[in-house]
Amino acid sequence: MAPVVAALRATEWARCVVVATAQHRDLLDQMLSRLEVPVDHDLNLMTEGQVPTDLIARMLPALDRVLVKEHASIVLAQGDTTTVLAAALAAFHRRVPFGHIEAGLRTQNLGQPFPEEGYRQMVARIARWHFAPTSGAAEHLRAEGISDASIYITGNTGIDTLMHTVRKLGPAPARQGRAILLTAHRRENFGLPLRNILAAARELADRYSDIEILYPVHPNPNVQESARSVLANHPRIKLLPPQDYFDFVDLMRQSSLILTDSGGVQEEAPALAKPVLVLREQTERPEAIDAGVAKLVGTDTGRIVAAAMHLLDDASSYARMAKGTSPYGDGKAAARIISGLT
Ligand SMILES: CC(=O)N[C@@H]1[C@@H](OP(=O)(O)OP(=O)(O)OC[C@H]2O[C@@H](n3ccc(=O)[nH]c3=O)[C@H](O)[C@@H]2O)O[C@H](CO)[C@@H](O)[C@@H]1O
Repeated sequence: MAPVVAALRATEWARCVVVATAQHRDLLDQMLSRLEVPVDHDLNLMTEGQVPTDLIARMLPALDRVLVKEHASIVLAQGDTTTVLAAALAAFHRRVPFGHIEAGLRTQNLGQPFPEEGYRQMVARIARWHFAPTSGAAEHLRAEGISDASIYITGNTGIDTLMHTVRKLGPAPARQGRAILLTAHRRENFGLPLRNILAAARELADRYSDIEILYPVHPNPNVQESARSVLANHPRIKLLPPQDYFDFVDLMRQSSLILTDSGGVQEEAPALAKPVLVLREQTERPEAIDAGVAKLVGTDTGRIVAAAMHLLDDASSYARMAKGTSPYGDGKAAARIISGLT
């Protein structure tokens, strides 16, 4: 959302009010400070071991109070989190038009990813503006009966932020040997799928003496426990804390290969010319797969290892994936969103 906030603050007609629910307090704060996003209302709603039902029950009245206090005429939110669903519903209850950023992502499977697929389908029913990152996402919305007049193909704001960050960081850091960057935290992968993913990472580190595995471990206890039990005490596997966004972009830039079940990283890696193996059974980002810059490999240890080895051992296959194009945007998504609102 940072590029949208900056663009709104530069417009004459808008008084932009930033609300943070702080659903993930620790991940949010580093992003806000790095991306210089001032917050007007910090609801600070995260609690230890929170579950979505409890979280949304606390979000709705808190968001409603802000809508009333600020006399909101438009509400915008990005993505598919509990916060996005709560923002859309709170706005709907007050008949305030809602703009959904990153609209139209679909797997058509309510269990993959869970609960995000259900959230984004529900939000689509009550949004006034649908800012779709790609034509494929726009197509999903039309198929659900959303009027063309309310759909805007904008690219994704995450690519705006990435390009801005790369400009600020300057040249990528050099490194000795090859690095594989791993991120894995999706709820639907918890348990055996995640352990299979981590076993693949360990096998790659065992097979390649020049490879270092870099793994910023998500704070969720399910992820922490699996990471420690499968990957601890390996000389070339680095279990890292969640990284500040700028540091994470640097990790992506110095890595040869990226293994991830994250959504945003599926979009960022191709923009940085890094082949990405998607550690999911289904993805709402087929565009990168179709463009040949990402590969859907699931959570089976053998499949992950085979796909990674193919890229590590075959320079021409690697070069074919490392094209440096992202189908998710050109860095101008925020500008298109603002013009869609006027
Ligand atoms: C189902 C799904 O795919 N939904 C996605 C999900 O986002 P995600 O899966 O991409 O979530 P993460 O992977 O946690 O974050 C990714 C971002 O974090 C940065 N990063 C990562 C590790 C780190 O150590 N330091 C960092 O700075 C990284 O560069 C990237 O920009 O929710 C969003 C909001 O609703 C959705 O918009 C989005 O579709």
